[in-house]
Amino acid sequence: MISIQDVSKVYSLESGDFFALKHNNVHIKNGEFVAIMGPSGSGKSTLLQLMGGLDLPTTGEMIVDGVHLNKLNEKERTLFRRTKVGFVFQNYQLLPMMTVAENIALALSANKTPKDEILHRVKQLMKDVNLEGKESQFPSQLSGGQQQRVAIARALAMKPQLILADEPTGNLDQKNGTDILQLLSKLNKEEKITIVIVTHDEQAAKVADRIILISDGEIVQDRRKGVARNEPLASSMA
Ligand SMILES: Nc1ncnc2c1ncn2[C@@H]1O[C@H](COP(=O)(O)OP(=O)(O)OP(=O)(O)O)[C@@H](O)[C@H]1O
Repeated sequence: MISIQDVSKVYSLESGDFFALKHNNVHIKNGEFVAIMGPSGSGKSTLLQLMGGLDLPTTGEMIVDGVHLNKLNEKERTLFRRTKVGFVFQNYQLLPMMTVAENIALALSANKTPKDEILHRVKQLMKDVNLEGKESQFPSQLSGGQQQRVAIARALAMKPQLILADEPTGNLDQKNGTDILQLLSKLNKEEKITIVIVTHDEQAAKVADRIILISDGEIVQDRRKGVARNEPLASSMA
């Protein structure tokens, strides 16, 4: 699903080059649920953004679902993001002037999906995230947990095989955070959607079946559940 080969991300600053990511290699298989963890500023979000084609590496190769992201032009990358990846963010990033249904339908409308198909899909998604009846409400009328459910429904709209979530529980209390993680876990188990989340949430570490620990731009640990710490790195077994 995701192949990251010798990927670095360098920012040119007045003080010189800054390596946000340093020569990383990761392989994530279809159907995995991966949590990327590590200290603040270690490069977690940068890595996730590269996986989703929101940004490009300075050097190295990013291959997602067979697509070489470095080889796409801007327009192709936009289409890739819209059709292949569902994004979920800490602050939900819903459009405040649009209803819940309109937010969920955004990518479908952009992709010129017929109206009756959109209605049908939105209805199903509302059911999937347990928000039936809230179609006509605006994001500000929903709780944080409900807004994150809308964001997940929106991420699922195009039936992506990959969901990338950056601190999806970061703004939620423990109960709502656990509910969101359970929803992601259900999507992973039942729909076989590959899920990668960046998180500081210890609860997330429990639902993920693989934890990648990043420090100072480098992957320092890559551990699958049930694999003892002294066994080879999961990335080198992939
Ligand atoms: N556009 C940019 N220009 C310069 N430096 C940047 C830029 N974007 C990120 N960085 C730097 O790259 C490093 C990694 O940032 P990143 O957001 O990936 O960290 P993170 O691990 O997700 O942190 P947090 O847990 O605090 O969100 C940080 O030191 C950050 O300051």
